[in-house]
Amino acid sequence: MLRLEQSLNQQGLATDLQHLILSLADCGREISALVRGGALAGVLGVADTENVQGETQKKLDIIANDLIKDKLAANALVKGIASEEEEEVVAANTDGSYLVCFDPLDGSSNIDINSLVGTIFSVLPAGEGEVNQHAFMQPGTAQSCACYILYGPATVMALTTGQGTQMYSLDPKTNDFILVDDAVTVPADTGEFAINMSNQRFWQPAMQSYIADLIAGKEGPRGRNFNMRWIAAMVGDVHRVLSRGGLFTYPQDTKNPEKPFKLRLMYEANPMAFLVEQAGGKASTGYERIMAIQPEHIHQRVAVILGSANEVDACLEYHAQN
Ligand SMILES: O=P(O)(O)OC[C@H]1O[C@](O)(COP(=O)(O)O)[C@@H](O)[C@@H]1O
Ligand SMILES: [Mg+2]
Ligand SMILES: [Mg+2]
Repeated sequence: MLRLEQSLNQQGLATDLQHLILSLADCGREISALVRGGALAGVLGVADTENVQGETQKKLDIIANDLIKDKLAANALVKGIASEEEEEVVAANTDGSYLVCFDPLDGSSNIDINSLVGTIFSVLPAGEGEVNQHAFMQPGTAQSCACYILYGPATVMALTTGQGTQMYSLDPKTNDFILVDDAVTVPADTGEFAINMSNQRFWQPAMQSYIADLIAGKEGPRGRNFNMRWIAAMVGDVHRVLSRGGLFTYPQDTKNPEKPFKLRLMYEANPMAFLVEQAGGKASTGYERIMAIQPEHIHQRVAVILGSANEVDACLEYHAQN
């Protein structure tokens, strides 16, 4: 039974990074307790506000955002933060060595139905100079660490610092994160895919053909049947991919021409890509490796195709032809 603290120490990580990860885990612990409280903790329901992206905020979006912001701002190691729920980046401590991007609550539409939600973190090195948007414009390959905390039947934390992906489970008796898998491995092959099928008519030709061939099953060109899952929370879908493989995608679509992509690069796509790649999977936009993208905006959105390596490759072949 290795506690998170012991496991980080064993990995030989820089002390600063160990301390920062423990702060992220603390945020997860506190949000987990609120989620468990549900209606009794007053965290369900809609707030009367919209975030910078014009999305209606849930109460827990705001509560989780404020909790993380306050906790990280109080940590001397954190120089600046960027959140889905904050229009601008926020400066924290001048001498801090890390920038933290986060989605305080992923899967907001699941809160009120008591389904999966989580928190996603991406940690970047802070350079010299001021904390402004420019300081955050580093590709996913620069991440010092990525993690998510999933508030499911069990609260679990997936973590990578570039030495594989580890999974921890929150012990409800001691409130410690305990290592449960020191080398998460995404199988290269899969028979499972995840996509919001209701957007089918808005997809590009490559995704139309790929999904049509999966659905054709045994009688189609793939010669075998595929099953479909959709949790409506990337954190839940990626957790399934890390647990038993699969392909998860949120592709480009023309549903809203002003918003061709759904998922955010800095605090959704990049951290999940890092976790999946470190577990042996792949993460691409269809045309390039997600972690190689040079960001241009803190709230930038991208197409995401990630998961089992051979299945991501199969999907990329359709993109190469279209
Ligand atoms: O409404 P849809 O198409 O099911 O979208 C689901 C997607 O939206 C997201 O919930 C966006 O995250 P937020 O809840 O943080 O806005 C993803 O996690 C998920 O994959
Ligand atoms: Mg999200
Ligand atoms: Mg969110």
